[in-house]
Amino acid sequence: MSARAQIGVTGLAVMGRNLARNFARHGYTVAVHNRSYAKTESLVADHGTDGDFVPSESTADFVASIARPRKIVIMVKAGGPTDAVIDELIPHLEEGDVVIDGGNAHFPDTIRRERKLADLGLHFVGMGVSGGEEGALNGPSIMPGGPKESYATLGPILEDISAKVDGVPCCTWVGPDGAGHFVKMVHNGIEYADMQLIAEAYDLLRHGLDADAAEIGKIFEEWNAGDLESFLIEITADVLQHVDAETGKAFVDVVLDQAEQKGTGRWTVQNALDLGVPITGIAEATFARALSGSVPQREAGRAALASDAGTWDVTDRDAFVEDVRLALYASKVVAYSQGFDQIAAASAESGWGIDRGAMARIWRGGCIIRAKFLNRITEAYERDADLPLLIADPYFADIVGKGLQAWRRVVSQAALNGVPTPAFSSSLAYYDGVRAERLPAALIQAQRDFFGAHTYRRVDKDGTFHTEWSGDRTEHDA
Ligand SMILES: NC(=O)C1=CN([C@@H]2O[C@H](COP(=O)(O)OP(=O)(O)OC[C@H]3O[C@@H](n4cnc5c(N)ncnc54)[C@H](OP(=O)(O)O)[C@@H]3O)[C@@H](O)[C@H]2O)C=CC1
Ligand SMILES: O=C(CO)[C@H](O)[C@H](O)COP(=O)(O)O
Repeated sequence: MSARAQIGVTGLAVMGRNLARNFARHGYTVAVHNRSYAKTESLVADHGTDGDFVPSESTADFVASIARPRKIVIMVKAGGPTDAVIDELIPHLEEGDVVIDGGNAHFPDTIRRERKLADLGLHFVGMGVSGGEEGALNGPSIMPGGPKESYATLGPILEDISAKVDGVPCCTWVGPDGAGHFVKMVHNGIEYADMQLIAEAYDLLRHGLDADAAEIGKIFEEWNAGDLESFLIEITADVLQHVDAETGKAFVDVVLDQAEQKGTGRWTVQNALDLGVPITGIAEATFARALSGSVPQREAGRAALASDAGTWDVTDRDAFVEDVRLALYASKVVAYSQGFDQIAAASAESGWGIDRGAMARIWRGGCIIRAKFLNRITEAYERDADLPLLIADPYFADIVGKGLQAWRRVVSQAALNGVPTPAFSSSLAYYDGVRAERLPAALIQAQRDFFGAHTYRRVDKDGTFHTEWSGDRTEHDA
């Protein structure tokens, strides 16, 4: 077997198969391998004309078919399967080879794997890939981490096959060890928030306008021509206008209303709790999926909980639609702002040095959250790379400020009419919280000191204090 392939891909389900085709279409000779050989055979049989594939049935032959230093992309189910594939590859690899995990790995696993492979003289790159099946084929957004020296040889190939916006590749080196998979995780968390906000906007329009799915689909189509232009708004317009062939009903009306998840949103929230970063939009979106799947609770709630909501009387339909659009935009900015805060906090804690403007730039194309307004986020971080709060950037502060009354109207009307809007409402609460002169957290500190002598600080002098609550109530330095 001659080692002629320039890159290898193992794991040829929807993502790996299309990534391999993308490499081949860009002129690379691609070694391909899958645990079960049928997928390898069908890739070559169905798409052999895409370019130069070198199929192998065994791991040994697969590795031997790749030129050194080898670059091998693993595209399998995240978790145990990734470890199984790495363990199978290791005996065949040689010093300096680069193993790239393009799955949705949890970043602590990536850190562990990189250390293990580094001890063996191998490079390990945890690489986030977004764009789904179509993106993998036509140009995904790629978020590689790992050793920077690996990017010198790997980067040009990845940039070549990535999506391009204004000629700029949607791929850059994110940072060392787990940084690439961390950023992909937060990308997915933002994806959850974005999807939940869109779903809430749809629900508001449905209730407020008493409109059907197709009519709302048209509204989304119009929104997609403005500031909200994005992949998710575009596909929402499409989905809402799709008719179920079997029943003739709107497709969305025949889909069971229980949203599932594979784990990246949950990991994002768990990590934010550890970091102490309030990502309320992402958290509410993750919990909204959980609530939708809480079947016994929902049955009990439907049976026992009263609804006092009246009929929603929207008098000016156009004004209402515009209010929902503005509220959606503002809530979306909050969700992204929170996600970028989380990236900053993790980057500082782990010393990753992640450039948030570059992350917004590589999310402009190829990925699920690609959107026109990511250009604005990139510009905001170009104005100030250390921006402490994205929503406080003058562009976003102005645009959200202009929609503030609309946002308040939408959230309050939703509450009065019994339409749940956890992501819209929590984002508005975050906005009001983060701009507040003074928060009731002072009372919480006093309560903590009362029941547990947990101490507090004062507004008028330095130091830490405790009050003798059960004694004479004198205050002393803690
Ligand atoms: N689908 C999507 O839109 C996206 C997916 N991802 C991530 O990309 C990766 C691949 O996703 P996708 O293409 O959807 O495929 P799946 O996540 O469905 O994984 C299927 C692949 O994993 C292989 N596999 C499973 N278990 C093992 C094992 N123990 N040993 C070896 N191989 C194993 C399968 O091999 P076999 O054929 O033999 O069963 C098959 O090639 C995942 O990590 C996913 O999270 C990232 C972005 C988007
Ligand atoms: O990574 C992706 C896109 O970027 C996947 O589409 C994502 O994994 C879907 O997640 P979930 O199944 O949890 O909704």
